[in-house]
Amino acid sequence: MAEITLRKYHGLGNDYLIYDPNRNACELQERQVEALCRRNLGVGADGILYGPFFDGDKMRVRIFNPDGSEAEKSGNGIRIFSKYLKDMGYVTEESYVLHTKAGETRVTFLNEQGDLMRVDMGYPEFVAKEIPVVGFEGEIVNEAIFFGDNFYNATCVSLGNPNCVLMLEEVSQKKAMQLGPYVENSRYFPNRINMQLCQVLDRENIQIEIYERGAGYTYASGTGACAAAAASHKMGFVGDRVTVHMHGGELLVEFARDGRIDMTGPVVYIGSITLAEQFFA
Ligand SMILES: N[C@@H](CCC[C@H](N)C(=O)O)C(=O)O
Repeated sequence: MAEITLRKYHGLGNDYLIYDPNRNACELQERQVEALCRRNLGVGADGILYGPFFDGDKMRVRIFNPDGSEAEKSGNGIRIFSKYLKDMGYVTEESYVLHTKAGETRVTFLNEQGDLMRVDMGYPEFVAKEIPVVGFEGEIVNEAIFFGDNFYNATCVSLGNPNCVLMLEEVSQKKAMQLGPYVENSRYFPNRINMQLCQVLDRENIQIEIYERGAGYTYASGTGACAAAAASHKMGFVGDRVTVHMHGGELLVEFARDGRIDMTGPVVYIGSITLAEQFFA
């Protein structure tokens, strides 16, 4: 079997492996995604970025969760993949467009090394059927919904991928890990959902804890940070510039006049990995 090499990066502790089909002959399958992402028996990661694929002049990446499911979008994933594209010489411009299952995203490098980026995350979508959420009509903003043990004030929002933001007086990792599986797998969400517990600190700062679809508890999430900021913005709790504090660090989320969202944050390169020949055997 030909040698398989991957690179590993993280965005605020949200770690991803990059599997480049242009450098590896073996096609990536669901079973291999799971095996690679396993923390103790594999390389360990919150997901895999599979690409770049080229359709004419379009550059595309596929985003996989550790359970092998495919996600439409990932905010940290987009920044991480952009840093990879720059490191490997695929992208030389200061600003370029990357395609994911959720459509196109413009990324702007803010420094020479390409480890700080601004990403145009598009418009948040609150309408139930677009997220999707079943059993509700119209927008779901601050609705009392029962999950696991209680009613929670929930706002559902798509950033290309589905998110459910629960507003709380105080958030904790323990609460996210306890409640996450109930929300992720609730009957209201036919495609499952990413959950954010959100505490408003003041008009410019929110604190969130995250439980991701297909991944579980993570240190940070780009789409999760934008979803929580969008929910807080929609309810008038914050202004147009919000710092989102997470276990792994901070992201800046900014709202344009028309509601469009920009996310700014860093990426760190961890290293490259050559798999043992028998790893997929
Ligand atoms: N970590 C991500 C989100 C990854 C995808 C998510 N688990 C999903 O299934 O939608 C981010 O930084 O946005």
